[in-house]
Amino acid sequence: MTSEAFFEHITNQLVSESPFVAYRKPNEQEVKALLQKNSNVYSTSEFTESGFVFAPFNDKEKTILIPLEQSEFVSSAYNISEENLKETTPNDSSSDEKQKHITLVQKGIEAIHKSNLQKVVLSRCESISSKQHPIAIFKKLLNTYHTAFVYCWYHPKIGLWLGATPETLLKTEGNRFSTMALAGTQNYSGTLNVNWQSKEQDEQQYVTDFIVKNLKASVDSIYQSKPATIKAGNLLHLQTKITGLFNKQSSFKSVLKTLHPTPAVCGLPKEDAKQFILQNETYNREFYTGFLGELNLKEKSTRNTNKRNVENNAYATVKTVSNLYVNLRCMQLNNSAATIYIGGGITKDSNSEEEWQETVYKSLIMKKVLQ
Ligand SMILES: C=C(O[C@@H]1C=C(C(=O)O)C=C[C@H]1O)C(=O)O
Repeated sequence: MTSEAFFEHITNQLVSESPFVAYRKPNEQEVKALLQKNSNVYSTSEFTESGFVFAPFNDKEKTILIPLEQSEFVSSAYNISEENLKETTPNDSSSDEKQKHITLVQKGIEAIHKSNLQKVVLSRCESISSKQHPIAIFKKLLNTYHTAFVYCWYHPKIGLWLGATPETLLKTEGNRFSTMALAGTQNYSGTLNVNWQSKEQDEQQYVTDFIVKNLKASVDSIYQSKPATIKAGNLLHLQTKITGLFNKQSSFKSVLKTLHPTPAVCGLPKEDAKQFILQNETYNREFYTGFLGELNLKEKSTRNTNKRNVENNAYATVKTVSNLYVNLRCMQLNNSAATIYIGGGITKDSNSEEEWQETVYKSLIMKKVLQ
């Protein structure tokens, strides 16, 4: 379908208060959408269905599903248009907000010194007034963040969320999987050739070690790359790619339970960090730092590059694929305000003022498309 028809479909869905998700995967040209044909709230706990999942941070709460079989699937090529958005500059006006976050971070550092806690990811939310149409914001996200997973998710009984996340939770194709450990943040200033302090190297290594160690029981093989610097909007992060093959005994549900929430968005030990977050952050993260994406979709495999086989469709195989991302760099829209969510990893070496600044820089990713 044409791009105009695509955006008309999702706009109509929003106007008629019907659930949908529209998204574009990192570095892809195609925008896709699942338009639910009723307004039921479907959820999944087994992760065996096909569709699009939207999971909260707290896994005691429901994971919402837009089921493929209850939806119309539409897609279109999307040509990026130049946005010429102004670089947003941080404003330090909200001193109450700042003091509150600094107090929270200091409490986190203290808990790390006094207990078993090694790392905890602490976050806050910020409300920004915005009169823009949600679909206009979605287009700005598509135009601005090509390497991110960009989405607009809506359910009349749950809410309207948009985001552009740099973090993959889990990609699977048959028994092949890939994931990543993403942590450590600094501002991009024109080069990827930067130094990382030991605080950042350590907190990123915790994430890699956690993923590799906890996936061991579910894999036949696992490989990790060297940490590399990647750019996400105005920020740089340290990233390790982790790939491998799941074994026959593994189940998607148990792998997700193992991975989510990773120490990139929660902390270590996982349960202690989660309890600290739930007890000390003074707001509900809801779907921020949860995960979202395609679940068990059927795709024709194009892996075989042997020409004769490609020409002969009898050799084409259909694989089950899932593409899940961590819900970071996101916002929730209601009426005339956007709530944006931002956080960062705290370790024994954290400095509370610098951690505040990190959330300020992270907030610019969403603020840029809200101006
Ligand atoms: C929690 C966030 O980001 C996470 C925390 C990071 C860090 O502490 O350096 C970096 C990337 C993400 O894994 C966020 O963007 O809100």
